[in-house]
Parts: sequence; structure tokens; C-alpha cells
Amino acid sequence: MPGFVNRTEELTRLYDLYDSDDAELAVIYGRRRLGKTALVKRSLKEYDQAIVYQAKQKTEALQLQQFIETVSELYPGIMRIREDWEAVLGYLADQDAIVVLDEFPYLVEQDQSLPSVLQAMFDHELNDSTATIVLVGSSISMMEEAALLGNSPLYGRSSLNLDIRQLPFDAAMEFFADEYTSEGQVLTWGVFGGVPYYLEEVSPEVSLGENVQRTILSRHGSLHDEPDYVLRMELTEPTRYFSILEAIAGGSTSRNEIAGTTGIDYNQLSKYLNRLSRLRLVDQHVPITERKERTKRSRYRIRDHFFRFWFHFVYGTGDRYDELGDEAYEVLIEPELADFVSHPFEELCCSALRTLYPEYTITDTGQWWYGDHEVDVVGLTTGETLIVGECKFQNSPLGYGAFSTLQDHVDELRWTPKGGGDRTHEYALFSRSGFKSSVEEAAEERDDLRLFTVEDVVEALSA
Ligand SMILES: Nc1ncnc2c1ncn2[C@@H]1O[C@H](COP(=O)(O)OP(=O)(O)OP(=O)(O)O)[C@@H](O)[C@H]1O
Repeated sequence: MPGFVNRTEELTRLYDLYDSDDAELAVIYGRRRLGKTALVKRSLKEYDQAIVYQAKQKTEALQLQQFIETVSELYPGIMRIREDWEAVLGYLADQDAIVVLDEFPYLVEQDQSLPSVLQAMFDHELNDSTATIVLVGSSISMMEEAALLGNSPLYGRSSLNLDIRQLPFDAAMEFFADEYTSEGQVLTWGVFGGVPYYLEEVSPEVSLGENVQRTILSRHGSLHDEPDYVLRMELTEPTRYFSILEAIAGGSTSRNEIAGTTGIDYNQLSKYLNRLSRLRLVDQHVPITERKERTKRSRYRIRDHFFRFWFHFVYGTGDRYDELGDEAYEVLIEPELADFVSHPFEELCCSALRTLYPEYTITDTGQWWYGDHEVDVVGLTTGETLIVGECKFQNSPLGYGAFSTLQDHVDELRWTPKGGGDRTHEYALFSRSGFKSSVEEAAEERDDLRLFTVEDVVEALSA
């Protein structure tokens, strides 16, 4: 295990609150397993006046009793104040304590007035306090209801709202960088993504196949039911959401396609997609040249690679994997994996673009598509150059044909440089399995064509 990685910005922002001369409220939220508790604990390493209370699903009386027990080691005076949350939190505010209420939604479930109690404290009572109260929660819906949305009592009271996201590729790879080749890192990223707990479940000593088999495919695997659990925690009627995610993972990415595959009425789809988007489970993408416009050409994607893998390969398969036993990975997953990972690989190539082309100021990176035309990697620059690339995560080397195809697609792409001059191109080919001599020779002759391997991309992302 790598020890604690990344989250530098989040830590700095928390330190600012702890050190502030005013009373402060922070809200930390994000799906389970993303590392909220680890972040808070890390942030408090140097703050010995802090209380971290991990709420459980118990009655209010028991929660309060356990909270008081936790607090009493540091603040024995709390034993005299036992009546309710208002009195107890008020006492700690007077002591200028740092108080973390982890799994805050469990407390609100038992005492729905708690957000209002905190609101009243922050509005009227904490003028002389330098306390910090940190509310942490995994249920995004409940955190929104209790603290984040306009109609919640705590709306506007917090000076910091931290929406915890997955780790980026370079940080995630710290979990096994020494053990895996660049290719192994991209494949593992494409399956397990950037959630710290999922990455911890990967054993770098064994192959990706064994990891997938043991943690995901096996009925007893630690991640076998994870997405199911997360969705049921957030949604009371999850069936339609499951169908939508399954459709997107299966390649139906436009609204029309999703409606067709799921049988959900096109006009009702927005409601579900918006909810999935608020839960950070899907993203809406538009062609890079149309970001500022209203476009009908948007596509939906599952944000978390592990969820995408699960909905593509595991959801709805019943006992199929059990029947195949240890061969399930080899028979059902491996033949499709390169194709499946090509999409995360495209995203990584986009992210690497600024490092690979340091001579340009790149303002935006993304993809472009129109009808049958598609460009996997596009970098818009401040000058006259458009950077365009084709990515292939396949087992055979790329030849000249890939370059010709890229040029054909790029001919259809409408983009005019800001200054209005003639546009020029930088062509990039990204390949998992190297290049044929035909395209290598072309790259030697031309100044505007560069060839990148998986190693180049991974190195750029680690720079
Ligand atoms: N930045 C990090 N670097 C290394 N490991 C991490 C990091 N963040 C979290 N982890 C590890 O990932 C696992 C999950 O983290 P943690 O329990 O903090 O997540 P959480 O968001 O609080 O989840 P839950 O809501 O389920 O309690 C833990 O074992 C933790 O040690």
C-alpha cells in the first residue's frame, strides 16, 4: 500500500479552516469508499484538540451517549452536559474544538432537527468561537438535503464544501506502479478506476485476471455487489437507473439510444439522467467544438470505470461466472478487454496532451464527433494549431491507414483559430502495440505527425 496519496488541495483547504479565527463549518461528501474518512483523519494529524465521531445507525440516545464518550477523553467537562446535541455541540464550540461528525446522515435520520440546530448555532451563537465543525457523508442525496441544497437549513452556512472525487490516474497508480508495466497500469485503471478502496483490493503480486476473478467475478468477491449496494443506498426505486446504466455501459450513449434500449420514454429520461449525473455516476459529453452551444449530439458516459466494468460485464449475468469458475475471466472478459479499455485509454491520451505538446498553450481537450466522423483526441490551442489524435488499444501495430483515416475525419471538423488565420494540424497516433514501418517512415518525414506508445502516455501523466 502506498500510504496516503494525493488530496493536497483538499488538505490545504481544511487546514485553512482549522486555523481560521472564526467558527467554521465544512461539508465533505462523496460516494462511499472514496476516502472521506481517510482525508479527514489525515488532515487532523497535527491537531490534537479534534474529535472524530463515526456515527452508526442507532437510536438518537445511543448516538448521543457514544458521542459523549468519544468526546470525554479530551474534554471531560462534557460529562456534565448530557441533554441534547445543541448543548453538547455548544459546549464544544465554546472550547474552540474541531468536531468531525462522520456519516452525518445517520445522525439526521434519528434527529431531523440537527441541521436546524447547527444553523441556529452558526447564525447566532458562535461569534466568539474559533471551532470548526466538519460534516461528512456518503449519501449524496442525504447530504444535499441536509446541508447543500437551497432549501436545506445549512445552505450557505458552510465555508467549505468538498465534493470528493476519484483519484487521478497518476495518484491511483501509486498503489502498484512498481509492479505493473504501463500497459498493466492502463488496463487496471480501465477496470478498477480511481476509488482508493477498489484500488486497495487489487493485489499487485498477481495478474489483472486473477484480481478481477477474485474481487469482482467471484460471488464472494469484495466488489461483487458494490455498485448494487451504492445505488440502493442512494435510490429508493433503482430499477430504471440500473437499466440506464446497463444501456450506457453496453454502448447506447445518446438519449435516443438509451430510450430505445431501456424502453423508457424519451421525455422522462432527463429526470433519471439528471439524478445519475447529480450522483456523479454519469457525465454528459458534447463534441469539443460545441461546448458552449446547446447541442443534440451529446453522449452519456459512466464516470467511474469500475461501475462501467460492472455494468458491462457483471450486472444481470446471474450465475454465469460461477458456472465457469476460475476460467470466467479468460473466457468472458479477456477477449473483450482491450476494446473495453480503449475508451479510458482515449481519456488518458487527452489528459496527457498538455505534457506531450508543451510548446502549445492548450485551452481545452476532448473528443469530437459528427455523424460517422470521430476524432478520439482533440486539443484546442490559443494559436492556429489544432492537435488531433487517433488512439488504438489493440493487440496489433498501427499502420499508415490509421493516419489517413484520422486526416479524413479531421477534414470534417469545423474549427477556426481565434485570430482568424489558417488552421494547421499536429497529428498524433497513440498505440498500445507500436507502429508499422509505413507510418514510422511518414512520421520521420513529416513535422506534423508524432507517434506515442502507452509508455509515453503513462510517463506524461506521471510527470
Ligand atoms: N488518499 C488516499 N491514499 C491512500 N489510501 C486511501 C486514500 N483515501 C482513502 N484511502 C483508503 O481507501 C479506503 C476507503 O477510504 P475511507 O474509508 O476513508 O472512504 P470513505 O469515503 O470514508 O468511505 P465510507 O463512506 O465507505 O466510510 C481506506 O482503506 C483508506 O485507507
